[in-house]
Amino acid sequence: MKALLAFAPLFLRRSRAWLLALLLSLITLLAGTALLGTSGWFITATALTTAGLAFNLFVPSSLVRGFSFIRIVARYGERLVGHDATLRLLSDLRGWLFARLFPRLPLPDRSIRHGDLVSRLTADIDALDTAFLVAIGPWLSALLVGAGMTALLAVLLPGAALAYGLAMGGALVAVPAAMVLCGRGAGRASVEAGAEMRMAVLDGVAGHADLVVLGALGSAARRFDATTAFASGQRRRLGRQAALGGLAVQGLGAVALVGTLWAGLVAVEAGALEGPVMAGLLLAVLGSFEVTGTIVRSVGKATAAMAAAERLTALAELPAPVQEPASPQPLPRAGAIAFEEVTFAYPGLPPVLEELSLTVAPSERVAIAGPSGIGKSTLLRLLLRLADPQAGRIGIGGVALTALRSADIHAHMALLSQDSPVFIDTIRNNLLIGRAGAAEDDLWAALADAQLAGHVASLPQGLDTVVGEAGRTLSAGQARRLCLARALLSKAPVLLLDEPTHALDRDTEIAFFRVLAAAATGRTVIMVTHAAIPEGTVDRILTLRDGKLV
Ligand SMILES: Nc1ncnc2c1ncn2[C@@H]1O[C@H](COP(=O)(O)OP(=O)(O)OP(=O)(O)O)[C@@H](O)[C@H]1O
Repeated sequence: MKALLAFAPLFLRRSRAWLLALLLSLITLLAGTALLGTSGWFITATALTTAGLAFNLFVPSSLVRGFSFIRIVARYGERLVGHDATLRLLSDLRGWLFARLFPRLPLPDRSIRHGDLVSRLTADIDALDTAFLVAIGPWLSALLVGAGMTALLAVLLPGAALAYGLAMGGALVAVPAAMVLCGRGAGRASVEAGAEMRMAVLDGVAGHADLVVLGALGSAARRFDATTAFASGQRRRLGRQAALGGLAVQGLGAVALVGTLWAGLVAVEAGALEGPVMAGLLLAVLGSFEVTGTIVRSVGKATAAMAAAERLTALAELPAPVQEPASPQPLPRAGAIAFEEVTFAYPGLPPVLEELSLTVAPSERVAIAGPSGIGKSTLLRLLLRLADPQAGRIGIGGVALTALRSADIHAHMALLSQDSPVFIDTIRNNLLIGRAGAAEDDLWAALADAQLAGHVASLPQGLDTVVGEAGRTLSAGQARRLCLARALLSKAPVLLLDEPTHALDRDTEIAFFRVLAAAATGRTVIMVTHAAIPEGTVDRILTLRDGKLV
């Protein structure tokens, strides 16, 4: 509940729309209740008229038509306003989440898996954005209609008001509260089970080929079955609770009806109430209880919204990997990159880098070699300020990274990382990520530098070929070269290359190293690689060993 309240400002931003939706929903319910009440009164009075009493037909028949019309128009308006506000809230929620997520990227290592993240960004947001439309709005209007009907009964049939008020209160407050209390655990487990299912599907799809080849498809399927069985179990639990809640609400409706009938008959007997009015009140009571029909669904939705709110706030409150400076300094365009006695360890692990020092002059090309797992990529991560060292200082042109805006640091360096992705888009758009608005000639030049121009030219749609999942498939080497072209296209004065020739055959690798020197002229290059580097490609080759460069 506390987590849900954290989203109150976002809901309140659309408060006028919600109030209008609430008002229209109230008019719909009141018109529906009044329609039933008037019809009951009208039908009974007409029957009695045939028994010899005088009756004006015109007023009730126009009331019936009037209420029907009002109900239809108000319902339409409520849907229009409510859905419009919900869609706007959806966009506000996404904006809120992404604004909090981006400064926290990369997310603390292995804290959240992809499937879970997808779940939070989609299903949890959906659960929250319809909370007003499906849960809060109907509940509030039902509460207001219940209060109004109790007041009407207190005036016309005081004997029934108490029974009705208690039954309505029970249906709108006690039953939902009991359902929330009992269903909280199952609701949370069901949301988490949904996320587990998504993770199992994504893992299965991503690793399908390996699972087949390793003969592990059966165990993956069993794990998926277990996840789905758990999710269905939780949903069944919630379903049972909803059915019991529905039964309780129906029972309370019957209590209110019988109470009103009882008090009505006594009042008619005593001559305190006319028969047609009693019939009208009975039907109005029935009509007003119709609104409680949505309550059970609303409770389910509210429980899901609470669980979703908890998961989203947990995501939004993850610690940021680095703190942005309060008053950032401008980034010097030129100037040496300097690591000064830098020590860095991943949480709970021994240091990867220990008192490491390195100075790279502007336009210098440095390669860093070393065995797998020694800390080469970590060094690049620190330079991009994706994490801060525990000791020592990293700076550009004499200014510490901690005094620079992360966005400025990232604009200063282009990265080709070990797992740079090919986006599901055209080759052109994949390249333009490196430099928005780059001219066609520059795109081809970057492709040529990455040894990919020939392949792209041979494709019928050239630069406009869609690549990536569901598009044209590139070989691992071609995909790598596309990412490389993207990095080369960037105008960043510093190029960081992490295993740039990974997945290239030796001939292409040698060709790549040859063009790198030319393509990177005037830029600083720091390249991490296992490959044997041909003479003349870089100015210096250093080796990372025991946390230091030698
Ligand atoms: N996010 C992380 N959390 C904890 N430990 C990590 C993390 N990333 C890397 N490590 C560990 O830190 C060490 C250095 O990793 P790093 O990726 O920097 O090595 P590398 O030299 O680039 O290896 P490779 O050449 O295989 O890419 C490794 O032992 C690795 O297991």
